[in-house]
Amino acid sequence: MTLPLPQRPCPCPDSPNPHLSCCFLFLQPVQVTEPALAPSPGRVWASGLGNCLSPGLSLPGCTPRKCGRGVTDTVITREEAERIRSIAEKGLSLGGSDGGASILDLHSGALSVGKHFVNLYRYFGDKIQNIFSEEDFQLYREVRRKVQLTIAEAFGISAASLHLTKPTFFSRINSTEARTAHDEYWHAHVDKVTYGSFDYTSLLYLSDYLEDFGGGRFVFMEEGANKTVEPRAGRVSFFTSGSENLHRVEKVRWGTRYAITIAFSCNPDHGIQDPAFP
Ligand SMILES: O=C(O)CCC(=O)C(=O)O
Ligand SMILES: [Fe+2]
Repeated sequence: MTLPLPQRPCPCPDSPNPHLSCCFLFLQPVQVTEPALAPSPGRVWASGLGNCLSPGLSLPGCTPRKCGRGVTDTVITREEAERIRSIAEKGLSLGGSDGGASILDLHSGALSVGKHFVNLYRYFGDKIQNIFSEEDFQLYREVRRKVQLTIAEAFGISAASLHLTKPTFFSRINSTEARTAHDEYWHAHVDKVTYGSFDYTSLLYLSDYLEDFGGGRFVFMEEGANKTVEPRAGRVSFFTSGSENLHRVEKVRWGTRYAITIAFSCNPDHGIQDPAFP
């Protein structure tokens, strides 16, 4: 099935900003395998629904033409995704949650260990320089830069108005049963609510659905018409972080799923520096 091109303007009835409209926006037609959305290589797909009134989005240069979503397979190469996945593997091999979901945040140093988190930089001290390299951090920066430009272009905003925000983290999910609330990644949520500073969320997938793991698809929840993104190495999914993009992740049934979350705030006060080689 092929989704149609943009249909109609659909202004948010209660929007304080007349430039924001909130219906589906398909930048390009894209093949859809039901119930999953699987963009063909080279395609950017975007849609948006509902309310997109996060106050952050009204900051200068940061107001999207439409609130919405995009998925692209052409911004990050598979080779880059494999290299960045090896950073995640190295870091997460130092710890790992007892439950199914582990995170590594290169900015804050947070690493899941058992039922808790440690600060990687404090815990491992100088030894960390034998684990990560300057190139690893360069790669993160390059990926962040490309994703930032992609979001700016897709939403018609200025790349300079986007500020990397925290948390920015790798996730590794397997089918081990949850031990603490931190392992319960599958709950439906709105990123703006969960993370506060997020205005634009991106997810770069680092492994392949059905090759490396089963379950673990990303689901945008819409009344009567959920939209599903199948992770695959190098695929970038990005979206405005408000309630227009309520979502959840299916439970991983087998294998291991890697991803990295890179999010942006329109508010410079919520900006952080790129993670840096310690
Ligand atoms: O890993 C994913 O696909 C999504 C994770 C997520 O929704 C989040 O970290 O807020
Ligand atoms: Fe999320």
